Amino acid sequence: MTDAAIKYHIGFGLADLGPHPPTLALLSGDPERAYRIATADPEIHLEKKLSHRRGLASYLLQLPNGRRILSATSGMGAPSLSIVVNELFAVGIRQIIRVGTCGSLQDEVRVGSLVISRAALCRQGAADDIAPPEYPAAADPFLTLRLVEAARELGIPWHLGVTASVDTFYEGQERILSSSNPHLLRRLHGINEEYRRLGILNYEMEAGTLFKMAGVYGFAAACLCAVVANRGAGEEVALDLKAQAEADAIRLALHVARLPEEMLAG
Ligand SMILES: O=P(O)(O)O[C@H]1O[C@H](CO)[C@@H](O)[C@H]1O
Ligand SMILES: O=c1cc[nH]c(=O)[nH]1
Repeated sequence: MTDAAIKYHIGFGLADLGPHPPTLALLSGDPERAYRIATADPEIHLEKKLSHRRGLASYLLQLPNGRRILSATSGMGAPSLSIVVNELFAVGIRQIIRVGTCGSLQDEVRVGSLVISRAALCRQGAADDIAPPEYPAAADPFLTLRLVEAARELGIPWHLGVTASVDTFYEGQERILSSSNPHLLRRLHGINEEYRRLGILNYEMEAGTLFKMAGVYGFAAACLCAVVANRGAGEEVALDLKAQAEADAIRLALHVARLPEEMLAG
């Protein structure tokens, strides 16, 4: 089911997407990244800015073969993502690749590399409104494989594994020194070490809910994140390495978006 009406939060509807509406969206937490995606490749035409409502910038792009895709913004965290994804589904989006940033939990997952999520440990309240906590938060295997193949082809350092998706950047990711909250709950003390031992690669704040929505609604979702912090070393984001890591994530996502449509489906 699609819907022609302008959707309340994303600020556009199917009628704004032209005669051959997109089915694939690249989804960033940060509206500035959504813009960078829209303008990164000179062969990809920025057809129009669809909306900037609530800072949720969305762009309609045309690939060299004429196919259209979206670059859209989820905002930070699962509640905002859940609204945007619900409305993107209503206007016909059936494949979503999250292009995000993350903090590494493993020494070998270096700042500047990319993490491609095969599944998420979903510690997110919004997801519990959509499916039971036990419901799997799994990435689409076909889209995910394309991301891995593209990273290999482009020579971008990458890791494939399980991502921890949580609701908070400070408390939930056991940030103590840089947090304004001096009272970290007992159950969160040692959570980073526990996740490290479970082999979880990284922290971010949207993939788990996105994956559960994909399973319940019936669309394909994948996630790649640029590693911008190393939580074994500290709490800070490595601002000097962030731009390059993000640029690699964008290059990778656009490479996959440009693949023939049949290569993206299962
Ligand atoms: O860079 P984005 O896509 O926003 O992703 C990460 O960055 C934000 C926190 O800094 C959270 O949204 C987290 O998931
Ligand atoms: O450490 C980090 C960096 C980016 N995004 C997160 O959620 N955590």
